[in-house]
Amino acid sequence: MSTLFPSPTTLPVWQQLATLAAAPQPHLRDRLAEPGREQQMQASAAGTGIRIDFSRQALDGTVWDALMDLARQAGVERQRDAMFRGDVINTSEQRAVLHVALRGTPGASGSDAPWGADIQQQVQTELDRVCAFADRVRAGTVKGSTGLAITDVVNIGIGGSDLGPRMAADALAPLCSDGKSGVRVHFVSNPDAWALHSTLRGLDPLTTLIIVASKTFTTQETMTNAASARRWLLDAGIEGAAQSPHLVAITAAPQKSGAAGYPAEHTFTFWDWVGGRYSLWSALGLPLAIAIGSKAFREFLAGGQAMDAHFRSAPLDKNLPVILAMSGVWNRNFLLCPTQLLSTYPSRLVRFAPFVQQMDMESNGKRIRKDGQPCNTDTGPIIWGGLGIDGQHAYFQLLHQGTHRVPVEFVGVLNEDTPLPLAAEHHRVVNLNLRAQAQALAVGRDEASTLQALMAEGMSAEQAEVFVSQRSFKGDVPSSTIWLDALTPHSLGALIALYEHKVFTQAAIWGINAYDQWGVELGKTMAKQMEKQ
Ligand SMILES: O=P(O)(O)OC[C@H]1O[C@H](O)[C@H](O)[C@@H](O)[C@@H]1O
Repeated sequence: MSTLFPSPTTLPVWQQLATLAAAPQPHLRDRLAEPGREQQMQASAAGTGIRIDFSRQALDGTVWDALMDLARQAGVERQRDAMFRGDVINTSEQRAVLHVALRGTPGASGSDAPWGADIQQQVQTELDRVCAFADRVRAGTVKGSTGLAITDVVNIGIGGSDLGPRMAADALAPLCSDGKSGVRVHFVSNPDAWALHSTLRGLDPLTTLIIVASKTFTTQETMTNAASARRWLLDAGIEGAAQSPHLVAITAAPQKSGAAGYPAEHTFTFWDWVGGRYSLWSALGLPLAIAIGSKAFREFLAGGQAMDAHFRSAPLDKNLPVILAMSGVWNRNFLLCPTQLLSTYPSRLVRFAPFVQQMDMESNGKRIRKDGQPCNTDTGPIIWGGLGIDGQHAYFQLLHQGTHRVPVEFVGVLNEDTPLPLAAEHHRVVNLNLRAQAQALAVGRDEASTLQALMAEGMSAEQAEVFVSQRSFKGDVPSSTIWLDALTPHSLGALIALYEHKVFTQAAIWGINAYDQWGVELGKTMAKQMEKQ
């Protein structure tokens, strides 16, 4: 195994990169003054509506070529093909990793469905069930125990069984509904009683559908909330078999949900080869499909598929996931930046950073390699972030003048079509801010320019001398900007797949297994032991 996954630090190109990083680095201000840089350091993926501008990364052509060599020598392409083929790449759990199959083109075969016909068929069958059920709920033909149409859906789940569908519903439901009519979809993840209570207290049990989403159907937090929700039904006089119309299970362990009384016709399944944090594309996406309708849900899957096609075929240096991943490796391993900020400017992407946080940190927060040897280099960075404009008024001060160097990934949307009279002005302000922040973080403001600015404000030369260092900006903060043509089901699907493949590529470089999460086990085991005591 060690020859298949060589430690990256043993590759000569790693040493070359270390030497390049140790040499004096030009300021980003000077790099951006190079003619043609901004045009050259852009890449897009056909059919996804996504373009990345990485001209504000603190690297030059020599570093870039070495990073591409590193990707080649670490076997990124070989490992990618193994994933799409369905090889057992999650070695510690002996599982394939095939969330990509969940968004395969319907009816595809051969190289368009390298995971094989059996999996393609299973996926298709379950997807059709999910879509049909979602549309029935939306049409009001799914009824509660007394024959009243379902008006509210409560998804109970946590981690991968919550973050993805909740994030995507926030991003897309406003686009796919008028905000006044239609079924409302709610999410509860935290077992603190107030989380469930504050959702249920506004709802009518007779018209509420409870979805319990759990891959394992054993997660204590989810089971606590599920039991409490069922008690709420019971207290409203809905008991025994009468609860069935109000209950849905989404799980990879249908025997467990069946034993707990969830009806088979309301049970939607997925498979052990779908990791929880990669499961939004599976039946786990049912609450999203209810929120946006099956047509939009299928467009969302197609967006993910378009990014898969790009990841499988684009040359490494034009490959968007590889570009994000390798600039991240440069920042993490060679410029030694421990964190990565994800700053989304469209407000509908309010939950995108927490979603990516789980995807990235649970996947690449590892210190042991696939071959059982310790990683002798840093692995996944700390991912943090949220909405960009709100961040500007909160923590961006630290980015501009603090002692940390924090690389940023900005996400912006080029075209918004919001039915509000002054929408164009809103949109202009949002994107103006994104562009200004990326530029200000990169170029900063040196003392000479600051002195001039202070005197232009009316300060005397003596006063300006006193304040000049506090009012200067070091700059040289690297960033990339991911531009979406528009925020649609299709482009969101592509954006999520972009991040999935970024995480995959970095894991491939570091030689770690991105698809297990043994680190979360110890706390759970201790909670069980303490419960017994
Ligand atoms: O879907 P479930 O089996 O309930 O798991 C929910 C979550 O809990 C676990 O602790 C894992 O850390 C997550 O990866 C998972 O998504």
